[in-house]
Amino acid sequence: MSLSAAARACCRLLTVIRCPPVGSSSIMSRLLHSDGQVNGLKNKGKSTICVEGNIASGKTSCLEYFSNTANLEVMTEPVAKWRDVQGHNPLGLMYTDPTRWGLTLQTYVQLTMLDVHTKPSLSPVKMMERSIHSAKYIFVENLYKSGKMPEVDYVVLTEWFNWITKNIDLSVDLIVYLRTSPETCYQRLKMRCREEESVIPLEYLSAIHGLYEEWLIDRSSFPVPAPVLVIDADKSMEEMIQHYEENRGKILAA
Ligand SMILES: Nc1ncnc2c1ncn2[C@@H]1O[C@H](COP(=O)(O)OP(=O)(O)O)[C@@H](O)[C@H]1O
Ligand SMILES: O=c1ccn([C@H]2C[C@H](O)[C@@H](COP(=O)(O)O)O2)c(=O)[nH]1
Repeated sequence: MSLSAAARACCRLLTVIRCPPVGSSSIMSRLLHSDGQVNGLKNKGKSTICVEGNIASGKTSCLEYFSNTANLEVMTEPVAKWRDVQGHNPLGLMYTDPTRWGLTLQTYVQLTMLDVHTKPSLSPVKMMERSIHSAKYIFVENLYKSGKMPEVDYVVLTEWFNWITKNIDLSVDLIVYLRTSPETCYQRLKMRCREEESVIPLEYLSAIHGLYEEWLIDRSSFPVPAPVLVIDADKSMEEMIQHYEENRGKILAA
């Protein structure tokens, strides 16, 4: 699609979204230049790292660890928004009834991840927790493959995702994959005690793990948007810090 065609599509979207949800108006203003052109340009000279991994694999802890690093800005996953959008809790609803609410949650995840991807970083390196790619390739895929998302919902989300990734530069320079066993995540998830997640069985974490492995290790499912640095994250916090220090150079050079 040409830039002017994309800009016209964006303008049509702006007309449709009369009462935008929190965050979407700021995304639109970032995507549109004052001349109405879609911003397909990446922050020149800046790099983006996405920390990927299963639920409770230690991504937030990893970002916290790197948050003191000079020239690096961390952007955590917007889970707080997924738990409270104008008084509603799409994350909780999805775990209660995935068939009814999966599309609602994943639409909002896609929007809020787009917001993080396009947010300008003040530092040369931006470290994000997960990405719009894993939202689609792991979580939407899991809902659909497990028979919990109707095909029409999957297709609509896929069309949105394809449009976004075709027309907006969401490039990633490095993926840090915190590779864990589902059992480790299950223990950590229980320890963290996030209320909505109390219903998650080990099988759910195994399914998410399998999809991550197919995507980032076997490379047999979906395109991998950047080189992958795999870190064994089944380790104690002390050992993880050691891993992070050993890989600091590779991460910052992304
Ligand atoms: N290496 C580790 N060893 C033991 N516990 C950990 C480790 N990393 C994180 N945790 C704990 O596990 C829980 C989930 O970690 P978190 O960083 O929130 O994971 P994520 O962001 O991937 O969901 C938290 O309670 C955290 O303190
Ligand atoms: O696209 C997505 C992304 C995340 N989730 C769920 C999975 C967890 O319950 C929370 C946050 O994940 P963390 O791994 O603890 O950061 O959100 C989802 O359902 N869909």
